[in-house]
Amino acid sequence: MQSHSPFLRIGTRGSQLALAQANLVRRLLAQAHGVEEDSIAIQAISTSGDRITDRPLSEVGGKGLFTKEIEAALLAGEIDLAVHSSKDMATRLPDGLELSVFLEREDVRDAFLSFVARDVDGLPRGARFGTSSIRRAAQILRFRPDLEIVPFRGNVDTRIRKLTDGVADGTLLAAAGLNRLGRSGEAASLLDPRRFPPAPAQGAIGIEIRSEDARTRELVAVLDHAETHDALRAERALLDVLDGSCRTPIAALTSRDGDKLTLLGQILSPDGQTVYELERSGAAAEAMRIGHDLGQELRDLAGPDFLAQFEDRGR
Ligand SMILES: NCc1[nH]cc(CCC(=O)O)c1CC(=O)O
Repeated sequence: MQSHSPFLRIGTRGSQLALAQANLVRRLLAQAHGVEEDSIAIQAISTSGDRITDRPLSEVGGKGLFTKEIEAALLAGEIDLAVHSSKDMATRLPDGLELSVFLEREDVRDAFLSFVARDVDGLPRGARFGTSSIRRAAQILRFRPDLEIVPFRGNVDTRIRKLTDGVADGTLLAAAGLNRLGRSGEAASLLDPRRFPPAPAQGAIGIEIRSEDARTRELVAVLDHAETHDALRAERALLDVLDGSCRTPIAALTSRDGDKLTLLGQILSPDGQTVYELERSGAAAEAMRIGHDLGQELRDLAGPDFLAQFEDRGR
């Protein structure tokens, strides 16, 4: 119970990783503004994505699944800011909301977890690979078409138990999530991000606020990391052009050299046997344009028939 009204109210999902991220944001905000950590409230909000655990999320609906209930609380004024994994965010937000801050990015790479091999190439022929991510499945099948993909969800402990139980011989998790949970030691190895580019926005915590809330906007602005924000502008613009449904296996990797930003974009067929990949560079100030243009070029390269296979036929 809070005896007086809190300095700020953070909304988040209730998963271990989401709570770790919200706690990180709380600690940084308390430090930046010289307030006690417990003057910043954290409200865990259950989302549809958390409740549906038996099916791949790409089958159930878009990325909004992890954010809908949190965004409703934000719009209703029950919380002041929402802390998200940017990777789970749709590219178009509800009216009145915006992603105004991106914290400095964690490791963007995927980590390989297995008790039978040190890396993907070391898995035995025909081994079972656990992932419910269409991007990860396509990227793995590209190099290892012999592997059998099995659905795999749950938190770090659930996944490790499934590996121990032999449900799968290997799986992938974002290194960022493992690191934030203090579990980086669980990884057998980290994937080369040029061979296996990560999901757009992977590894970056985003803060969402009400557009009209000037007080919160100013309070959270200190946490924004300019270089991460540029990369996220580019990657989210790419994603916006290529995929409204989140059924497309799509990957992106941003690199930076001074003021120059380079964006690698990749789209794959679900079996990984067709891969379109392009890279474009430009001034970091043009990040959004670079992402948008690269998305258009990838669209043109792949052609309408290729992209049509991912369209949401229910719409
Ligand atoms: N799809 C769930 C999700 N959303 C964000 C992360 C990891 C943390 C991050 O990318 O910031 C994860 C888990 C995973 O992919 O291993």
